[in-house]
Amino acid sequence: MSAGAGRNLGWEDARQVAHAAGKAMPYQMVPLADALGQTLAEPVTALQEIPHYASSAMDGWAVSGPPPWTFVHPPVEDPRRLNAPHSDSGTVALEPGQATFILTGGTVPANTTGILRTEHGQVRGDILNRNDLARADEPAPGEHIRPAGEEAASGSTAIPAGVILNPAQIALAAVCGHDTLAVLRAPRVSLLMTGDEVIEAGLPQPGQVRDTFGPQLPAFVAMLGGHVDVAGRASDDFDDVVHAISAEATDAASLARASGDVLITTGGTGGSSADHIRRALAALEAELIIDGIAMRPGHPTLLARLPDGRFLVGLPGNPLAAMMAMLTVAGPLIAGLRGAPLPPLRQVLSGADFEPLPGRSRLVPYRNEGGRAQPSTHQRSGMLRGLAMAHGVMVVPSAGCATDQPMQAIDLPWPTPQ
Ligand SMILES: Nc1nc2c(c(=O)[nH]1)N[C@H]1C(S)=C(S)[C@@H](COP(=O)(O)OP(=O)(O)OC[C@H]3O[C@@H](n4cnc5c(N)ncnc54)[C@H](O)[C@@H]3O)O[C@H]1N2
Ligand code: MOO
Repeated sequence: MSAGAGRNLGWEDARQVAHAAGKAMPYQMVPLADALGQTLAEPVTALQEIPHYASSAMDGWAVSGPPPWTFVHPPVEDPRRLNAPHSDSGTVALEPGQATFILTGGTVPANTTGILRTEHGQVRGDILNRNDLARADEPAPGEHIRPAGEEAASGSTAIPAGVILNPAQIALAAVCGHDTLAVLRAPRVSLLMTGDEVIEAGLPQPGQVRDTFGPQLPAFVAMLGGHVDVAGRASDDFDDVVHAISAEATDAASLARASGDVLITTGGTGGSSADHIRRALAALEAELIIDGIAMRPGHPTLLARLPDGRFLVGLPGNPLAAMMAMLTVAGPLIAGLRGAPLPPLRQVLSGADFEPLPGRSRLVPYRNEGGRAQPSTHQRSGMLRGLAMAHGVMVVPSAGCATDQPMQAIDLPWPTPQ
């Protein structure tokens, strides 16, 4: 283990170091339907002009010049009752004084000056005229025609690389003619939970605790942009912990762990004889990138690179401390690995005075009340009620702050409660 690297880093430095450590991974091609939420690795260009042909924006008639109009196709009283392909309407070029039926999306014939919508025309015999609802100049030149290339020229960039794809962008990529997109795959994360006192169901006895990580960390990781492949436990036995971290491929779980990008461990970051993570990292000659963070809660948080290239994020066992470590280290690391920027911070006005806390930033769950960030109650390291109802986490520097002073704050990656 490299000595002294990133020991007791400042909170902001820890975020940046974790983000910079995560170099973007190689990209892969995925079908459009699988690209949602992934980072776009290459710009999406229009493979032809968008729209790729001039079409009608209304059901009605394509007309040339002023009325009356005669038909180049057999007349139909109500074009909306037609059941013809969209390409039919564009097959015969119009002369001035001619018209043809057209549906929304139908091809516009050559020499069309505008589209007269169904509601504004009437057919008598084989003559089309405006009706009483139409304006005297209807259709104006180009009215209800969607020209080819109106939205994008062929070859132009429609979506820049680096965005996290949303439904509208997937739809646009389809319109641009793409079947697959180049995306950076979600980093593959494994979870390794320690603590012999941890039980997974029911009411714990004194000396036992209910597992707060197993039921939510996979979803939390997903909200940060990663994907949990395997979640397992190691006993509070040094050899067991070393074996699980080194992930020698002896069974399916260790094989899956070994092929991941990030291993998140919970608990065991401290110095007691039951806390094995640091000593296991030393035994495995891992490179320690962050060795403790000057924050409360969560100061024992670790980030290391294992000899096989995987990252290890060591979360403290205390539940709130672990959640703060997820936001400070796991979030930025996963963002870096998926080619996304460091998650932005917001500014809030502190709703309380904070005394100085030498050498430590305080991460304080808060609720928005009256335009201020009001510190939540119940926010000791082992408590969860404060974070459970929080709107965000305010970062109070070691110097403390006064009410109404602007503070940086972390947005929570989940929809926040009312
Ligand atoms: N002498 C010192 N003691 C401690 C220090 C210190 O600096 N000197 N730091 C404290 C702080 S701060 C933290 S945080 C913890 C770090 O503890 P570990 O990462 O070693 O975690 P554990 O000892 O395994 O557990 C701590 C606490 O969390 C509970 N825990 C563990 N896993 C779970 C789980 N899955 N669900 C719910 N709760 C869990 C565990 O039972 C302990 O109560 O060390 C302090 N001590
Ligand atoms: O900082 Mo510990 O990480 O307070 O619970």
